[in-house]
Amino acid sequence: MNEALTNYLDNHRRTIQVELTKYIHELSIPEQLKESMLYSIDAGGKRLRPILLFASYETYASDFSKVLSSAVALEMIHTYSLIHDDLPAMDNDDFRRGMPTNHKAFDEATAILAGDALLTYSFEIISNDSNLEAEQKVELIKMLANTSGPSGMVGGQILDMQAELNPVSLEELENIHALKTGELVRFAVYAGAYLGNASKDKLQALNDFAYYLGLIFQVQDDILDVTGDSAKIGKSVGSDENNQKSTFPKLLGLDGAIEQKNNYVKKAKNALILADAENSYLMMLTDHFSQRDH
Ligand SMILES: CC(C)=CCC/C(C)=C/COP(=O)(O)OP(=O)(O)O
Ligand SMILES: C=C(C)CCOP(=O)(O)OP(=O)(O)O
Repeated sequence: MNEALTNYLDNHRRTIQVELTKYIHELSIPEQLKESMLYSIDAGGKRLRPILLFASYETYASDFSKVLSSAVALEMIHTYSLIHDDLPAMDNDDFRRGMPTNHKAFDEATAILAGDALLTYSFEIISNDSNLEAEQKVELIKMLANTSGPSGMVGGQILDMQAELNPVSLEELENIHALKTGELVRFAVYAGAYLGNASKDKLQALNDFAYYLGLIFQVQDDILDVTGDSAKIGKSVGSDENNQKSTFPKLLGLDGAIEQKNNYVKKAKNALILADAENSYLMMLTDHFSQRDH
């Protein structure tokens, strides 16, 4: 990875970590709930969604104060989704972010509530942000609810569960991943560009970019579930196979999945050119997402 990108990722990771913990620490809530929320937040993770939101914003603007609440809200929703995804009723996974999953470290009820708390608190954080205009808050909350809710990630998760045992077509698999993973990526790209006052044309091109980037991200996740090193990726390898998940490698073979990912990369980069963002960090992040090893 080039030095500029390494520094960029490190700086933005530090910023989001400070903001995330600040918001959770200021809550006056039962200690067990706070500990459980902080457990999954402090476990780390790559923070790629908030970093993407920052990169999208920086393509068009520079006053950072406006984007922090959306970035925090997005990472909280992503973290809630992982806590719930790992539960016995869903993927029944024991490791996440290099540590025992939330329900293993606490108990199932606490893990469910920590997830619920991260989800709902995220909307409160945006609505309380004094750096945003009322209209911006409504737009961001609407978009976040839409991309994370029944028409977005939650809808994708149920389709993903239904696809266990039932083979799906490439088109159906793309739809599952575009919803389950791609919609939060779409929020990241949209929220950054919207707050950066990008034009309607650019927002449309970025919407296409985000669609392909979401797919790139998920194909690589599927590939790493087969070829990855569990110590590096911080979660169990082979979980998709154990859960009889429909994945790109299962449908296309490993080489086919890599070829498919490369097609998405081309399409994502073309969309970035249309959004006048070919020299932005979004371009470097596209390669980073597609080649990540954890
Ligand atoms: C509403 C809920 C619970 C949504 C979960 C969304 C999601 C992207 C889960 C992880 O996907 P994955 O199972 O493919 O990834 P991993 O390998 O990290 O478990
Ligand atoms: C959508 C998927 C594939 C779930 C894992 O997301 P990440 O790979 O971004 O997980 P963290 O780094 O945040 O733990």
